[in-house]
Amino acid sequence: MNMDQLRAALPQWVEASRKYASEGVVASYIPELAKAPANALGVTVMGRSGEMASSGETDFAFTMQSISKVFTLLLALIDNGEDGVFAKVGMEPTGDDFNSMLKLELVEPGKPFNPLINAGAIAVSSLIQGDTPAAKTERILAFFSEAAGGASLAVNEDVFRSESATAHRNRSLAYFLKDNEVLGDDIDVEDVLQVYFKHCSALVTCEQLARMALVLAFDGTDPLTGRVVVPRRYVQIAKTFMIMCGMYNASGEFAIKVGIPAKSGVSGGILALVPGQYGIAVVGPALGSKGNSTAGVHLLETMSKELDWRIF
Ligand SMILES: NC(=O)CC[C@H](N)C(=O)O
Repeated sequence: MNMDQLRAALPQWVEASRKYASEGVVASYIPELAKAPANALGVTVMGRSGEMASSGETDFAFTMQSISKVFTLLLALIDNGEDGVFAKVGMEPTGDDFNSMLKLELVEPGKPFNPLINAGAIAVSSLIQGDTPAAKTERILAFFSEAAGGASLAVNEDVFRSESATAHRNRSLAYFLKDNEVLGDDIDVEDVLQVYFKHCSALVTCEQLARMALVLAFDGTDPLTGRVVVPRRYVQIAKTFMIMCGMYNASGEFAIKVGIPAKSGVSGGILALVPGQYGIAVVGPALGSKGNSTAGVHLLETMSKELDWRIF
């Protein structure tokens, strides 16, 4: 199916998936996120020359939330190499909720299981180079913007403040990491949390997110510019984590039904990619019990089936 055919097919798939929004609820544990439109569903698919097919509500900006963790992982790998990153986070899925503390206490030496759960992503935030939280945040945003093809991405300060004011669970995780010495003596817990909340609050549109996904689909090289944004090996690592735990503990089901690397966020966004072909962004703010967009997952499942995207 070429882009014109995809453009023609998308609206009916979006409308068929939209009804699954009623099976989910918009996240409200970060109060500002509760303002999102519950029945919205939008998708953008971008090909190697930047050609696009979009359908549904793709014109509103939403915060990246956990999708940002893929890109902070990539930046931490660039800054510290594999050994530096894997000294602080593991390589295994947890089977627990994204904000769970359980395994931090149960398993020696108290290292987060992977960089895509909250505890792991907080540890990764501590690895980003920069003298101050503001400098680290600026570097992260510059990197996100580069991956988005030069669009200048900004933080939604209302969402940042809302999360920071209510992040009792994430604070607990971070102090636990401090006690476990995953965050070392030189690291201030509140500074790390500030960086983490800011990158979770980075605003994107579907088009920008699809462009970021496209860079991953082409192994770290932006196919529109030929520019190497991330070394191929690091994209390989990120894609492996996306398959294993990008959709939290619905990742196995997603791998079986949809079969492509993806990462979701509690704003209802999902970044997905078809290797060597497409970068994809979906947004549908109503979430299922495991924290993924109900309509968004249904739409990706339909598209993967119809277009034979499964990589396995
Ligand atoms: N699943 C998510 O998107 C979680 C990200 C959110 N900022 C949090 O820490 O709770």
